[in-house]
Amino acid sequence: MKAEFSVKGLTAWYVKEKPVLQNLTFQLQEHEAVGMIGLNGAGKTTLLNCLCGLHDRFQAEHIQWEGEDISLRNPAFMSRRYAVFDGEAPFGYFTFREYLAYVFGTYKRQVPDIETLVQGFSFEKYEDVLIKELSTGNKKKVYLITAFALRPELLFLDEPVNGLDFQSTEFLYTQIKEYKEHGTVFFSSHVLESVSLTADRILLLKNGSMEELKDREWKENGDIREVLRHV
Ligand SMILES: Nc1ncnc2c1ncn2[C@@H]1O[C@H](COP(=O)(O)OP(=O)(O)OP(=O)(O)O)[C@@H](O)[C@H]1O
Repeated sequence: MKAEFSVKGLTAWYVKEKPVLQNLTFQLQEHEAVGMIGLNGAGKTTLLNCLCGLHDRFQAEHIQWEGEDISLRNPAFMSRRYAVFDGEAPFGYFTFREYLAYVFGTYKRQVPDIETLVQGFSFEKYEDVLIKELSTGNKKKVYLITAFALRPELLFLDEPVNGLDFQSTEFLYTQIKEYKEHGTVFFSSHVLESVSLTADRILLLKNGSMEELKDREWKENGDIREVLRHV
């Protein structure tokens, strides 16, 4: 099977002499949920920024999508992916409804029925409030609901659990688990439970490189903490 999305030999830096990511290689298959974990400063956000065309200080042997080399800022690729970043609340002078309409317009898609998502994230009261006036968790929900409504083939989520209450966190887990029906979701998290409960595979970003936790180790062991003690 061809990898949906393949990154080979990616090196990224802020200061060229001190790369944050070094010769990093990983692949995402079609229709899977992949969690990425790593210590503070490991480079998770930097990697997601590279993949979203927001950080251009990197080089790679290849970045491929469906077996073809791609440019990460190519509109054709960008229209098939969407990303939610942590701690950012762009379009603050839009309400959620306005933002949703704007995003769907940009992606040239009709806004679908989002009632289940709005209810699941307990967001009914906030759809017409300016984003900049929402609480931290509700700001996060604006972009998560948009992401799960949009259902891009490739969805990047940076720390999606951060800021969510316990009910919305549970709902988020169901959305990540079910996402593979629509496409591939690649997300970073510090909450081990969020990856062990939802991901098909877990990637560990460490010393600038990516390694995969062996399936049977964390699934059969059942305790990801125990597995991480040995890596
Ligand atoms: N704008 C920047 N300028 C210079 N260095 C940066 C910048 N942003 C991040 N870094 C550095 O790059 C490294 C990786 O940071 P990054 O935010 O990607 O890590 P992370 O794994 O997402 O961390 P965390 O888990 O704390 O969110 C860190 O050493 C950080 O200090």
